[in-house]
Amino acid sequence: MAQKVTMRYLQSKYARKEPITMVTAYDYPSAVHVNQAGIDMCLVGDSAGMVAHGYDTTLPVTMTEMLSHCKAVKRGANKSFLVGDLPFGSYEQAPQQAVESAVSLVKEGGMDAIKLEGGSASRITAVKAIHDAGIAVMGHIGLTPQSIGVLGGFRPQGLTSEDATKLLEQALLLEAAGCFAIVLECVPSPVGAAITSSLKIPTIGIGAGPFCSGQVLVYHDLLGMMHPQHTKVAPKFCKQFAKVGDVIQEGLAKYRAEVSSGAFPCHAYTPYRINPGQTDLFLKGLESKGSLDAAQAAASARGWEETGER
Ligand SMILES: Nc1nc(=O)c2c([nH]1)NC[C@@H]1CN(c3ccc(C(=O)N[C@@H](CCC(=O)O)C(=O)O)cc3)CN21
Ligand SMILES: CC(C)C(=O)C(=O)O
Ligand SMILES: [Mg+2]
Repeated sequence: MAQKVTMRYLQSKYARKEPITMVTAYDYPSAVHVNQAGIDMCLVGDSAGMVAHGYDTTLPVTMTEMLSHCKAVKRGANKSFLVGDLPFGSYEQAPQQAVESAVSLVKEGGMDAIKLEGGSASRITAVKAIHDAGIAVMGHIGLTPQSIGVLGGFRPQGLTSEDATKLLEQALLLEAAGCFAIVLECVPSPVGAAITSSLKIPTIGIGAGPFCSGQVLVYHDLLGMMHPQHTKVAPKFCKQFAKVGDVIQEGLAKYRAEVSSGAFPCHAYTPYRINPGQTDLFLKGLESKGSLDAAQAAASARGWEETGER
């Protein structure tokens, strides 16, 4: 993938039944990596609240925080198709509020599309209004973490025939309202398969089995960048494709040990030299001011520069 991923590229991948790849990113370096890896879509998820800010849920995340994450990701990714999550509280009140928030993520945040959670009547209205405003919308049903208050926790969804049927109906309504794709989170694979088979737009699964049109995972989960806060909500569907957390911990331990022992910084990492002839002047200046300890320290550092002995 050498060029910017467009809506048409995503549609052609879907038409050829090639799985679409999506990963979250919240900052510049993660966006650079996701982009460089040739991931089709990059989601600036409100999971940032939990993964990057350490909250227990996604509920405290604000538009201001989302915009900051979106702008950083935009600067790092010039190829991946960028989707920004509308955070809790930014779209539920009225279609106008939803459009305003969506416009802001596109206009200020530089997103190619936005995503919002849910499939109830008011969400369908919001999707229509945002789509009418000319903004591509991704739906998100199943486990919708912003409704943890009514779901009663981060629980899988669509476990009964009735619930699964409701999810399928919501998916069809979201498609009819103009969504270009729908995230299916934490549903059994037959539910993912049935919804995917019923739609003319791609489904992007997370804990929804292999029969979706694509897959999304949280960056830190798939790279194994776990920390205590994070481990509390490490879902079962998260395969660790690397152990980056171990590498980070090892690097920090080595740094700590070398600074503590004085091994760092050695000559190679002490690059700056006083201009020729200026060291003597400096030392004399210190001595003439009576700063004998400082002069002694500087002279001994010069000795270290020349001999490596300290
Ligand atoms: N790091 C991270 N990864 C995610 O995938 C993710 C977030 N954060 N934050 C926002 C939502 C929340 N998600 C979650 C969070 C927890 C579970 C979880 O603990 N699931 C349990 C089942 C819990 C139950 O049955 O009560 C599991 O075993 O998978 C699932 C999805 C997915 N999203
Ligand atoms: C888990 C994905 C789908 C998401 O909405 C997020 O990262 O916020
Ligand atoms: Mg989200």
